Amino acid sequence: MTKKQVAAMKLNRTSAMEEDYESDSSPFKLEKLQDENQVDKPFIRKQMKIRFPERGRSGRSVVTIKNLEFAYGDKVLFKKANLTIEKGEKIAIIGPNGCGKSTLLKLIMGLQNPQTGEVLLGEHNVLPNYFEQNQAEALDLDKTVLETVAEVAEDWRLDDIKGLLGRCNFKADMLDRKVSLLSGGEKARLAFCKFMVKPSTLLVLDEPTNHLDIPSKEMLEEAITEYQGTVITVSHDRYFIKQIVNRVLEVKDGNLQDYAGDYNYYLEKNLDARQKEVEREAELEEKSPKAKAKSKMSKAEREARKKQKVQAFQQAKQKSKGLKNAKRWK
Ligand SMILES: Nc1ncnc2c1ncn2[C@@H]1O[C@H](COP(=O)(O)OP(=O)(O)OP(=O)(O)O)[C@@H](O)[C@H]1O
Repeated sequence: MTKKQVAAMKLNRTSAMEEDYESDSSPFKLEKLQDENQVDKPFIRKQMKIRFPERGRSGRSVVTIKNLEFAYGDKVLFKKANLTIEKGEKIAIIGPNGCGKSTLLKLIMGLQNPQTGEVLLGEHNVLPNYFEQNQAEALDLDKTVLETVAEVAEDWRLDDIKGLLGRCNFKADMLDRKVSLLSGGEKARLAFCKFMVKPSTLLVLDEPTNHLDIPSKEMLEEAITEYQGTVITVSHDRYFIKQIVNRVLEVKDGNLQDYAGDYNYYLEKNLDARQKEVEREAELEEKSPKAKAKSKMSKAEREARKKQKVQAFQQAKQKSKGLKNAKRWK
């Protein structure tokens, strides 16, 4: 059974939010009793598909950055950076902590201004929907859960809004609860629902999967995959990035390095990133409880195995460099 199927099963068991139901087609005697109303029919909830509402199509040019320079005091983040983003691209912006990823999104949203150069949105129907990192803090504490989402949702039926909230684990008895009474995690999920209902042609996402549970993350991945508009996301969640993007931009030394492919393409082209990924995977494998329980290896043996993996990768890297050089000399 796939992860999605497991998640769907859990949802079927836990949420009673949606009104579209269909009966289980259990055969023979049970069915007969059900037909005679002697036994309650079990219900299977139909999975409601959540889509980002789109407001037409944007023009081909979505974002243009020319010779961007930006610094906070002495901290220089961008040095003559250039970039063009076109309709339908799904882009991940990656780079080490503090390199300026969130600032780049703010520049695109016009919340910061370049010191020199330009950051422009396309002229034709570019309607951004921005998910900030501190979105949850901006919620109105006096509104209820349902009001918070309903007031931004244009063209949504009330039942669909309830369905969306249900998929994000807001049960029926929470819909009239004031935002001030929600936990941090609940506020984050509510901010996410509010974001999901706003019409747009460009999604600008800053760490959207932080604080989301697995079903909500899967819903987001699915909605982004179906979205016909343009998507720009900053995320440390590699699994999420792997699922959704077709272009990777790495912020490096004040510039934007462009990888015209998905995250695996980026790893293929960037050997340093690939090596870090191998190290991370080896570390995760070592930490996983399953691996610990099953493993009869000593700590020293595990360390040696991790080293072996990294060395094998480095050898492969050397070999590939050697091959490349040999090709160049030919
Ligand atoms: N308003 C501000 N005033 C001064 N410095 C700031 C301001 N906002 C951000 N910075 C600094 O600018 C740098 C870039 O910040 P930014 O949030 O864009 O980085 P990031 O790449 O998104 O980081 P992270 O991955 O940690 O979220 C950081 O060193 C940050 O401390």
